[in-house]
Amino acid sequence: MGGTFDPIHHGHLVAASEVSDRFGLDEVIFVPTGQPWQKDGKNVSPAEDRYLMTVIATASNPGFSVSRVDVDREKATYTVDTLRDLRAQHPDAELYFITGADALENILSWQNWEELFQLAKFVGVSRPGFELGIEHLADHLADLPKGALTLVEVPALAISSTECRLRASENRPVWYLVPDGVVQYISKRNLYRPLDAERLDGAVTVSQPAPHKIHPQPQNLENT
Ligand SMILES: Nc1ncnc2c1ncn2[C@@H]1O[C@H](COP(=O)(O)OP(=O)(O)OP(=O)(O)O)[C@@H](O)[C@H]1O
Ligand SMILES: O=C(O)c1ccc[n+]([C@@H]2O[C@H](COP(=O)([O-])O)[C@@H](O)[C@H]2O)c1
Repeated sequence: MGGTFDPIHHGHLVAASEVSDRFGLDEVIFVPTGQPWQKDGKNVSPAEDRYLMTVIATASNPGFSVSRVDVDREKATYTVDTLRDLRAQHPDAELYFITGADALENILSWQNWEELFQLAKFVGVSRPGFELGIEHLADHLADLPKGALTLVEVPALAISSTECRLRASENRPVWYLVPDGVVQYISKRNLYRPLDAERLDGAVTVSQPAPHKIHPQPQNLENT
């Protein structure tokens, strides 16, 4: 499962766990992006931070692991490279690439998108707020290998990394949206502080915290 994971949240983890169960996967490999080219110009956290948060979030599940292939590649992250590298590392594996409904919607804009379906089977997972559909692929479906894409309904968690960053930037809780260790990592590394609010890219309005209520000072006690 590839993602920017800035930060990784329970929506990612639940989707991966559900697909693993449905397909009887031996392992889900989370692959944090190195340089997500379609997020160019957005203020994405350092790859090393996103990688470490992904390690922390997945550490308790023996069926989950994290790959550095995209983090270590010194150029823009293209899934075609991710899959070629994973294929080289796992020559006999049957590879599936898990992607959410929103990412699937854009897949025709991905580098060498046709080759992707030769390298792995794709699993499109449902995500609240997005249509899980194949209409945009309709013209191409006949050319895709058999079983190239499976659509899977997963438990609906309306969580996004954008919302987690916004909350952290406003000092609001991200507990239970992301794993506890990730909450602690965000705080320790001071990620998503208000100065970084431009990473929200204007998609959301940052509401100001309510002003502190100042209790009236006791009036001139000497005269009372
Ligand atoms: N709540 C969710 N349910 C199902 N799939 C999800 C969910 N959140 C993200 N995904 C999928 O996980 C993959 C990685 O997502 P990504 O790391 O970009 O998180 P995001 O929440 O979409 O981030 P952002 O809000 O910054 O765009 C994508 O394929 C995305 O569609
Ligand atoms: O290959 C591409 O051109 C491409 C373009 C956009 C996104 N992707 C991949 O899609 C996955 C989800 O990306 P994102 O930006 O939604 O976190 C991640 O693994 C990206 O590398 C891949």
